[in-house]
Amino acid sequence: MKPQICLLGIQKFAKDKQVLKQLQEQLGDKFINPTEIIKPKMKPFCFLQFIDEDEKNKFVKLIEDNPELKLRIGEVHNENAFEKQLEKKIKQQKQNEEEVKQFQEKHQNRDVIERKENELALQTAPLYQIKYEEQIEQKMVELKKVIKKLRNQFIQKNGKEYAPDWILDTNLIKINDPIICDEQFRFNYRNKSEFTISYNSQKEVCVGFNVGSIQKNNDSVEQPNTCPVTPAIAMEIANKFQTYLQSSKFQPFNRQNGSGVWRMLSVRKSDRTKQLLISVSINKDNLNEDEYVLICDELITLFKTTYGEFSLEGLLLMHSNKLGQDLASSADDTKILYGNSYYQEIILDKKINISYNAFSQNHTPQCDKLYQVIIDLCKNKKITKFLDLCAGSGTIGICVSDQIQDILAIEMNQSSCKDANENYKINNLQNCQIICSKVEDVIKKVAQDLKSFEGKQQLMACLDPPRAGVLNNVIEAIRTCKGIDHIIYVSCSPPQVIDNLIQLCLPQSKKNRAPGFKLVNVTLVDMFPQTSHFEAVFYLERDYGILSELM
Ligand SMILES: C[S@@+](CC[C@H](N)C(=O)[O-])C[C@H]1O[C@@H](n2cnc3c(N)ncnc32)[C@H](O)[C@@H]1O
Repeated sequence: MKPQICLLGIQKFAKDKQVLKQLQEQLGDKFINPTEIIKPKMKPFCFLQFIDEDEKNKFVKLIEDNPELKLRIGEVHNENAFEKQLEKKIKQQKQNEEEVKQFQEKHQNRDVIERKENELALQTAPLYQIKYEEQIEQKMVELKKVIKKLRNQFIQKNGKEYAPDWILDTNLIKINDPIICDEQFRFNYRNKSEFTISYNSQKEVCVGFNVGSIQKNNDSVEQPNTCPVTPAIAMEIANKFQTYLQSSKFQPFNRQNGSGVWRMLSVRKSDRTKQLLISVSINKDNLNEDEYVLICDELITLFKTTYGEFSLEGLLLMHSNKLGQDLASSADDTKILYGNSYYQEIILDKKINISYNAFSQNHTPQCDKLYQVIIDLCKNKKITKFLDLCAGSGTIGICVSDQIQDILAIEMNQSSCKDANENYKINNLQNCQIICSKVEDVIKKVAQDLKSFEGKQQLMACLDPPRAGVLNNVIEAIRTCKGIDHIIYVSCSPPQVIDNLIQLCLPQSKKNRAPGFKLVNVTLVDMFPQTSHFEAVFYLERDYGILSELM
């Protein structure tokens, strides 16, 4: 055993390393390094172990030669005291090392999880790490780029000589202040959340968001704990469903080879009516009759439950055997497992029923503001008839119906048209009607009929098409319809509707009959906080000035 001493006069609170450092400082060059130092907790002494007797004696002498340090050599009464303390110290060290290792591993894992969470969050909300005010600035820059593109493409196609003033000098187009989102609605705002069912990177069944791409042979999904734009209630339902699916005997649907069953989960909710509508998509071709019945029963048991302040308005089971990515609204057949096939939303104090497969604006408080922009654009123009084109559940027409005497809507989705008719009824509106058709198939006839009101009607055409805009014949019908002197064009993808806008604005010619329109103002409505998307509301007026110049 190596020789040891007990050194008295040490600070009670000091730890091994601090004692060693202090001794080194006090004894300077002459200090003799011990092989081990043990400072028991809260004791005024420490144990020192030396390599041999010689070293130990040198150290003892050093202490005795420096009485001013008030250190004394004590006796080690209990022979095992040092060993016991050493054992304790080694155990403690091991425990510390283990804790550090565990902490590091946990931390490393957390880093990986956090990175994954972050990637997923960025996928669904690419701007969520950017200050909201900067997001709006970025979007305004994008909107101004659209205006610039509109100008350049107009001139490129038609030459400067035919370009109206407002094209040559786009400062004449008024860019209104952006309609921003109130602070409390900037996160977790989606009223419709769609989840894909597949396997995650751990090969577990997961109800999450696509991270791979089917084209690249990667069908995988991940579920984040939090997603910046998905509400907590939707995440809760997705989690609950995932737990159920992980012990289901049926597999997720494989979008490449068509095997498996489970496809999608869609959760729609209203914070205003507190209603929930849940739709599950499957491929029932891979189930026999009994299995299908079993799934229906199990889903009812799983989802027919309480959801805090929300209540389940409807539960639907949709079937599709199509390969490739799902479209939540498309199904080959749909079965109502519980309740209704729609839920109710409140927009600008109007009741709006929305079917499971009907379009709705994804941010209700911002939808109020979008529709208010449209209402304001109709004010002071003596509009007598409003054409609600691509009307969805009739919402825009309904919201302007208090101030315009006649609303005619056109919409191709049958469920949406059914909703619209119901919505006209539940809001006691007698001045609204909807034609269930593609706009391009009926617009010419509608435009012709409207001509009979020529002179008596001030028409406002409001277009709110999908991202890609409308076909040219729709534009032509609107252009050539006398009486339509005002257009509101709502777009969720403004760069994609530049062509439509140019077609509306080209000066009259043999090809472009009737005077063109002029872009008067444009308003950005931030319908998609934390993402780069936004709605643009373009307001156009018939430009009779251009007509007279050309005639
Ligand atoms: C962006 S949504 C707008 C819906 C509605 N205006 C709203 O604010 O809720 C576009 C709508 O256009 C409909 N649609 C798409 N193509 C159409 C077409 N060619 N003719 C008529 N409706 C169409 C879709 O079914 C959808 O309801």
